[in-house]
Amino acid sequence: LTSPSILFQNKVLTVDGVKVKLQIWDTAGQERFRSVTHAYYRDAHALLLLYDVTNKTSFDNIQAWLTEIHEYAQQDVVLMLLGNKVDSAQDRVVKREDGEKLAKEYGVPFMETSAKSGLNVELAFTAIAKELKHRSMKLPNEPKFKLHDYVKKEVRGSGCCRS
Ligand SMILES: Nc1nc2c(ncn2[C@@H]2O[C@H](COP(=O)(O)OP(=O)(O)OP(=O)(O)O)[C@@H](O)[C@H]2O)c(=O)[nH]1
Repeated sequence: LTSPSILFQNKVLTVDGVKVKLQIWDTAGQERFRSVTHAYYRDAHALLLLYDVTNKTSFDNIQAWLTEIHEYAQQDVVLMLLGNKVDSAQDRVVKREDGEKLAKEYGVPFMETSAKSGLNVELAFTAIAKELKHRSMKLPNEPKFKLHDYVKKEVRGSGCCRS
């Protein structure tokens, strides 16, 4: 596990008064580290699948990743599909609708993000943290947290005319 392409970072979020520590691994999607990345999905509680809205190939690769995940990840892994770089409006080649459609097909929550402007970045991590917190606490009287609904309600649009 000495690959320089797999980075990790800890992030502590307080959600609903509870501290949730996320250990975030960035596998960079590199084929040559497949055998290593399999080990990561196997133990992961959540997986964020990112494509780049300015790069069609990255979007086309998502299906293959979803197949991989189906094979190697835990059955109840929390998944989210993210279309990143929406600040690069001029270079966009993947429409928001394409991302939405793919996400719907696989039943995973979807949002567009920008690591540059920060659009929806905190939301993605907060949504994951909330879901994991609810799962781990399993309070019988608390209504079930609905990740899809939460994302839909909180997500911000990238365009001029959508909020
Ligand atoms: N405009 C813009 N650029 C971004 C955004 N996110 C990442 N980038 C840029 O895209 C390039 C690639 O970013 P990385 O984070 O290295 O992406 P990656 O997919 O992990 O790349 P590898 O680790 O090489 O596989 C860098 O130059 C980033 O600054 C974004 O939201 N908007």
